[in-house]
Amino acid sequence: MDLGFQFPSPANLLLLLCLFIIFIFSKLLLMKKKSTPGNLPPGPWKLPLIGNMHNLIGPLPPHRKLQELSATFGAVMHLQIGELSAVVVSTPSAAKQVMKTHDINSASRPHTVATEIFTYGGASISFSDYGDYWRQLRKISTLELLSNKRVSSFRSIREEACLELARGVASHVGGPAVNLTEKLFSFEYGLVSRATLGKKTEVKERLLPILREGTGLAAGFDIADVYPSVKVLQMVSGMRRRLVKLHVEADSILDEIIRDRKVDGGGTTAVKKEGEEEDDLLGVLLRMDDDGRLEIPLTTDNVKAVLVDILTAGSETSAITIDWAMSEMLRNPRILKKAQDEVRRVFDDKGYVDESKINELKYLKSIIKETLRFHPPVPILLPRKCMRKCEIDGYEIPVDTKIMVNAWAINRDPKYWEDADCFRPERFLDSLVDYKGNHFEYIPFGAGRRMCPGISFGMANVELPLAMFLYHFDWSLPDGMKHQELDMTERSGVTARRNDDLLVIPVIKRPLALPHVT
Ligand code: HEM
Repeated sequence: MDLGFQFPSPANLLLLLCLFIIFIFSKLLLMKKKSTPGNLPPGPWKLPLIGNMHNLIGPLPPHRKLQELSATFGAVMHLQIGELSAVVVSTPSAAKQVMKTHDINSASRPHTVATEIFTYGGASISFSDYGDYWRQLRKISTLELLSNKRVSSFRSIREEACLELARGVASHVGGPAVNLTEKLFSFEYGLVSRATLGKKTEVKERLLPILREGTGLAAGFDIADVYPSVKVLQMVSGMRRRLVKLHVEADSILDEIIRDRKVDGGGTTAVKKEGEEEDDLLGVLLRMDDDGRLEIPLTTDNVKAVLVDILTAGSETSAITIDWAMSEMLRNPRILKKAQDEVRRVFDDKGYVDESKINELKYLKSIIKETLRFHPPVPILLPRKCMRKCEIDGYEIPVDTKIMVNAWAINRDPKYWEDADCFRPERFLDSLVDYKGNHFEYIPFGAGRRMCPGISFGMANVELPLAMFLYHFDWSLPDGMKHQELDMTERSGVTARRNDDLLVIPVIKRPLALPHVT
């Protein structure tokens, strides 16, 4: 997933502040005092120069820290982060005002040094400004790249990749614990890159470590982002230099992939023509452009920005969801057993799991929904930018304010959720609440115009591997660890993955020699 917002570590903060305080101080002295709006949302007291940066330091990940601050200062809270004005909303009704009432007004994203570099100057779906270009990309994603029909067309790719994953896990049976987290991240990247870029593997494999390092770095803190008017900070930013280096490497691999698709000169491509079965998302994109069907023609950089977007947004989020679902089941043996009983009841007549009867797995679907409530992979969604002054809960939101929606806090609001801090999949069994952006108390995929366009693809990539894990294996924790001892701490970042990798001991309960595979 592309970056949105991240807090500084104390050491980083102190070092960077010492280095640049003179620049900033002189800059601020020269600046005319701006008039501050009269009715800003409440927030913690702001220090000169750094504003509220000191309030954000600490061991808690951002969504928890913001929830803690909101409990004191209000569900619509203003923070000053260096030069940046930010508002955090933490109730369903405030989220609805951002993502429904003022949806168009807040349908752009704030830019950072990293988004500029990694998204080819804001040309990705996630980070392009609201306007004709973004609308076109969004239409292509909804109707072509990520439509239900397209997602179904990847069924055999998914089944094959899941079987390989299960075989990988089975190869550890009787040996040391399996690092399931690591396996899940490689599996999801492999699956999404196969669907996006096609079969050739060695080139894609060179991309993975670069994208991983790039998104990891980009999720970090760069002082140039919080003092955008101090241009010299951009010049001296070490993060910028590292990101540019990674971007150049990724760019040349993507160029190679796209070049391989095109026949020399002439403009004809090796992309399949209308009517032929589509193989991958790159093919779809190139063909649409080739056919002259697009109002705004896509440059090669535009295509590369979309590819990076899908590869990053599409893989980590699904891996995190499976990782947390497995962790919660391992912590709750009753839930694990109930889920296994269901999958085995539905698939025992076949002797293997495929997508034919996946919709019969009602309890598993509830587990996934509860996982997305309890551990939303993108806990503060992606930030939005206020384009024109507006009001939320009666407070003034000035133009250019960064708006963050704390979906994690909302998903656990006890006013809307009974036993909000308990993992209880049963709550979704007969519930009409869904994640499609209409119920603002449950927004793991966001809502409004900028909500996630990859829900169907993401869910398909989560359901099948989980069903296979439950069908074929029994699971326990290594070194005699008791289920209640499993550490559930989250890592800080734009995405909230497990802090420690999940290590597990699998035991085969249904053989993996599947009849539909030769
Ligand atoms: C469990 C899986 C996933 C989760 C939890 C998730 C979550 C999210 C969230 C919270 C957002 C921000 C929404 C907002 O700002 O309101 C988002 C945006 C986005 N997601 Fe996902 N996502 C998932 C899977 C995917 C997949 C599989 C893809 C594509 C292959 C994808 C592509 C995108 C894109 C392109 C955006 C940016 C949309 C825009 O700005 O217009 N996501 N996702």
